[in-house]
Amino acid sequence: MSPMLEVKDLVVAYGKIKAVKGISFSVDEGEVVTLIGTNGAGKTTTLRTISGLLRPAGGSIRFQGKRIDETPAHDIVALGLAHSPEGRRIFPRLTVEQNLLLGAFARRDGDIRKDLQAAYDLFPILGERKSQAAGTFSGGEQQMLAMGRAMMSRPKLLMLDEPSMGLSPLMMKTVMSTVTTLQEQGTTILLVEQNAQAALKRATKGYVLEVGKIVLSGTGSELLESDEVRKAYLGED
Ligand SMILES: Nc1ncnc2c1ncn2[C@@H]1O[C@H](COP(=O)(O)OP(=O)(O)OP(=O)(O)O)[C@@H](O)[C@H]1O
Repeated sequence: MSPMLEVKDLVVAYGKIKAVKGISFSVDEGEVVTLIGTNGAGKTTTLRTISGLLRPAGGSIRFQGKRIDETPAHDIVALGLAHSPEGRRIFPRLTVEQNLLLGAFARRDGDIRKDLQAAYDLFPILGERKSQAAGTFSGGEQQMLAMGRAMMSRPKLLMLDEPSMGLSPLMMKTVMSTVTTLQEQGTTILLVEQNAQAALKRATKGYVLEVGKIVLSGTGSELLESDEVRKAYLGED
């Protein structure tokens, strides 16, 4: 069976600067795959390119066997690939519920109420405050909203860009345990994280990016045990 997502020799440039320099990786159905790496390694650029917000300068991206590197972003969502971006990017003046409904824009079926309820079950605070302006939410609450909104498109593959960024340890635990819940519910996940420990603990597979290149890969536990990862990403001496 071919992977759900297959990225081959991907190159992405901002003008003359190559941010991603020929990376290849894959995500199989049911996996949680993580991309870890230091600031500026190219993780966000990679996710933005997969979701069609940036065009690659080289290489290919296949989703369920179909090339998507020239597909418009809204069609990519409709294929079942959702992106919860870095820094949340919710719509601050809209209510929580309006933000969630926007996540379902590409849906053709009429079953959206059920998914709203599923988002409220996953994150009760969203249901309790569904009429509140989203911009008044705390960072962690906005992160939950961004994840809930991405789930509203009923994605087969959910890409999460640094879901734990700026969160308190308790909030981070909640958000990261949701990653496991979503996987258990059948969503395949591509997770970008600065918090390598939390990400690798949950990952079936991980890739380490350094200045636009993959320098190491393995199962989550292999990478957690690797000396290189422990020194460079887990802050151990
Ligand atoms: N719009 C842009 N124009 C020019 N250069 C950019 C742009 N966006 C990102 N870059 C550069 O591309 C490189 C990769 O950035 P990217 O945001 O993908 O890294 P990252 O691994 O996600 O980092 P972080 O963990 O800090 O978010 C960096 O050197 C960054 O400065």
